[in-house]
Amino acid sequence: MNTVVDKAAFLQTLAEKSDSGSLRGDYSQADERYVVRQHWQAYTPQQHALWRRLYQRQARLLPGRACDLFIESLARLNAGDGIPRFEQATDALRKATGWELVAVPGLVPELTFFEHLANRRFPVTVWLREPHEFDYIVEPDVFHDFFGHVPLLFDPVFAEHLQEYGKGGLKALRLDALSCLARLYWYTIEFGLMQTEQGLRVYGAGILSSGGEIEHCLTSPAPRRIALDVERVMRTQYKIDSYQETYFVIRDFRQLFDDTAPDFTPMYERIRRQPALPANALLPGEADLPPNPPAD
Ligand SMILES: C[C@H](O)[C@H](O)[C@H]1CNc2nc(N)[nH]c(=O)c2N1
Ligand SMILES: N[C@@H](Cc1ccccc1)C(=O)O
Ligand SMILES: [Fe+2]
Repeated sequence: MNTVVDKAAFLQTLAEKSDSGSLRGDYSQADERYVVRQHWQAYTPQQHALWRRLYQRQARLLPGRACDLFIESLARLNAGDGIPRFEQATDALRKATGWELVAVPGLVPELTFFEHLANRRFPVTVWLREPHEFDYIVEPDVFHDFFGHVPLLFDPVFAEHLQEYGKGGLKALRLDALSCLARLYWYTIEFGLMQTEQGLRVYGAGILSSGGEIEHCLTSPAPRRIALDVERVMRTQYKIDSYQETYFVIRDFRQLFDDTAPDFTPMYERIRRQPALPANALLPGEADLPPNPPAD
């Protein structure tokens, strides 16, 4: 069972990256079969060892910080021993929620990205960061995409929400409202928190795949923690190169699904006429939710 590959994305990347000489990995024969067969075999023992180091560091931080569903689903993926073969995860995912993984060379155009999500295909980048990038990468790599994003695709409600997000992305492109919708993705799928009986927990992939932010987002007094309000989120700017200054909090994935179900068109019209809010804004009447007690 071969992994589905976004061949167009690979060919586009090859053209761009071979020009700039910044090709990661060897895609000398830009053939789909070659890429699929090779991209896993192209990983070196050193890269598998780096994956294990990243995995073990994160896995130790999850108890008491990641939401239960993430921890349970990650265990099912059995991805601790080295960079996983995507087709094995796809087999398990397909049975659970009908999702597949698509191997991509890196960030793909928005239209491509949304089309994949709208068809229950999650794009997973094939390149792995370098050892010196252990704590910080500027673009998603296979560890961020696979470790951070794939486990929650086993949850039926989350899985349906992400497909609806993909469809919403295609609509947002037509309405020229991409920046609003990108903020929603950022503050939920990438950096979202959840309020549980045991306290705040993380479900955002950008936090779950990060060594430092997973403690900071839960216990630091610095950031704001505000109950999810979709229009408020889509007005709020975000930072891409530092810890978030605001985290938005849901009760559960059902709320995330329900709150994003209405037609966003009127919201897009209202937001277009207002200035964006800074990342650290706190509006009158908004409750800044308390952090967790420091982890022992
Ligand atoms: C706003 C837009 O949806 C977002 O930046 C997309 C663009 N392309 C991507 N491409 C990949 N492979 N992975 C991603 O997370 C994204 N994010
Ligand atoms: N309901 C949104 C689409 C969407 C669904 C789920 C998540 C994000 C966006 C719209 O009408 O545009
Ligand atoms: Fe991501």
